[in-house]
Amino acid sequence: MSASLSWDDLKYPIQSWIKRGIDVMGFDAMTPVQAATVPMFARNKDVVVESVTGSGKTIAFVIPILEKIVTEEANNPNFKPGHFHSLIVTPTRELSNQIQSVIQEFLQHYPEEKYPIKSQLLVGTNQNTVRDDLADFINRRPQILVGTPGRILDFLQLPAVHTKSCSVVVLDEADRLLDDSFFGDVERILKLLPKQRRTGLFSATIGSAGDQIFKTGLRNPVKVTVNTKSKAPSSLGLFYTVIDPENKFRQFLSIVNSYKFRKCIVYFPTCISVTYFYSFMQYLRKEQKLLIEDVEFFSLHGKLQTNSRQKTLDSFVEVLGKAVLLTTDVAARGIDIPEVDLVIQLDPPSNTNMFLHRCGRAGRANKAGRAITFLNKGREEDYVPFLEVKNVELEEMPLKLIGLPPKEEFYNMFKNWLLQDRARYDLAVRSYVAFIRNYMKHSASSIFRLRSFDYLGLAKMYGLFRLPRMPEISKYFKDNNINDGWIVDPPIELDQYAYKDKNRERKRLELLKHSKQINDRKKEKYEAKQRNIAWSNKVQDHKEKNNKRSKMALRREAIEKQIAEESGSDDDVLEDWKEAIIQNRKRKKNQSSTVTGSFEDL
Ligand SMILES: Nc1ncnc2c1ncn2[C@@H]1O[C@H](COP(=O)(O)OP(=O)(O)OP(=O)(O)O)[C@@H](O)[C@H]1O
Repeated sequence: MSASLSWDDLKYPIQSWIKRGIDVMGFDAMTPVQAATVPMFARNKDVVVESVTGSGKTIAFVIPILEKIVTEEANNPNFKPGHFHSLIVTPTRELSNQIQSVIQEFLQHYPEEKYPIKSQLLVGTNQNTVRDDLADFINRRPQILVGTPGRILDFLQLPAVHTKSCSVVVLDEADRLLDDSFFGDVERILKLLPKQRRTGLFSATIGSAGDQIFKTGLRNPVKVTVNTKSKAPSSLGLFYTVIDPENKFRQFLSIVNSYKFRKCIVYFPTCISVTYFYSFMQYLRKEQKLLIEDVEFFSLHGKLQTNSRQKTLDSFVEVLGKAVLLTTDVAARGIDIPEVDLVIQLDPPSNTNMFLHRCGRAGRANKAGRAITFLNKGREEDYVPFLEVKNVELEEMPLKLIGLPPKEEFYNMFKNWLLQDRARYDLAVRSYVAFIRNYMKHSASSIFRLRSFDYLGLAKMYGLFRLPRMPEISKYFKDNNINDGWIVDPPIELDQYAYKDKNRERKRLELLKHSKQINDRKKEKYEAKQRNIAWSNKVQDHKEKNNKRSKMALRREAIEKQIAEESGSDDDVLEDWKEAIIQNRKRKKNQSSTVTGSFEDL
């Protein structure tokens, strides 16, 4: 029998103003993770909390923090200047902002006659420095700090900031904060805090942090795991569709034009591809009138400035009609936009955790949502059983390409748009190259491998006229005995292909002229040299060349052998999965439920 989820039955008496906040937010009942976590974290337990995306983990740590500030009397005028009580660390500025807003919502109900509780945001922006943050801190005397690792570390190292009174630290999206890219800063932050403190680690995928968890200074922690049948919330439908890369972008546009949704987030692999496709979509929308008019489009990625990122996110949240956000993994974790009911992944992300976080932007708090992942025909289809082993089940969704002009007509539009400005083509090439580089980083490397990749199909998706000269593609051609597959479309005269920007074009023409002169001079020199070389030298050269060639052939043979051996190990991994899939099916059949609480109960 599942425990009561009524707030009145919470095994910790929360203060009336906090309860008022909960009522105003319209949260009639607790979610299982709140029921399990609040009493423990509000009392004196360290917690490691894992429950699916959108299950309400944020207020599971915000309520205990507010409770503790009152019970530990940090809400009085004697609370020492330069000190703070609680610290919340998150991996992105957007998430820090969001948590700050949740805290503010609660604080609106804090009794006016009492000494105020305040919180301060600490994220790096180009508009305020850490010194500005300090001035704010000294002035306002907040008890709670929320921010990202880099800025928090800079702030805590200031001599005027005292960490001695910090009695709670929360790492939200803890597995991300404990991975290599953040851990250095996070470890240094934790070292600056008193050992006698409460620590809470929260994430939908905390298990993947492994032993790193124990480097956070936890003391007798309690693990709270809210088991659901799947690793994803039950209100979220997980789908995939198998498609040629060439058709991906058109399929995405077709969904935008003809499927029912309220707000959609679509994930691209890199910042540059967001910029590229977003600007092409602007053209399709404004000049070609190809996209239906009542949808608004937004683009967000990590290379934009903080303020612009936050503004975009706010506008996406506020827009009343249909909206689509083109983004990267910067908006994959923690972002909570209740109206998002559709997530599209043009490609799977580089690891399974990110897959769950991306999908989890829809289907939150028991609201219905769908997440559709595009998989390339062929090897990538193995991603479905691969996920099944990890308790993530995807259903096939056959999609139709509707509401768009025929393929040829569409590509002519694409080509025309590109030909208007060479800068667009530069972006296309950079996006393509970035995609390939990113593809190599997949953790499931035996599924996502370049050896069987459809380079040409991808080039068509990006509108390229010819493939960039990358070593990966050269190797692919060599392995597959392709002599000259570099041209995608009937060739264009690249020398004539101009930039719209006059200065840039002038520079390009100067460079072109210069390199032509150099080439002519080199050619002349070479021809003169050839004429002067003695016949005997030529024979000697020939012998040396032959020697070199046979050495190269030996080297190549060794490398090929090595690659063949490596490919053998990929197949081993594949075998393992097959075995794992069979085991998993057997296990499921025999499974007796060990569910301690279920979000479905909500
Ligand atoms: N008790 C509740 N009843 C109904 N809705 C709730 C409740 N608690 C939180 N919510 C809502 O659920 C949504 C998801 O909450 P939250 O962002 O905390 O999820 P999360 O578990 O942190 O997700 P993620 O792992 O993606 O970060 C929010 O819109 C929040 O307002």
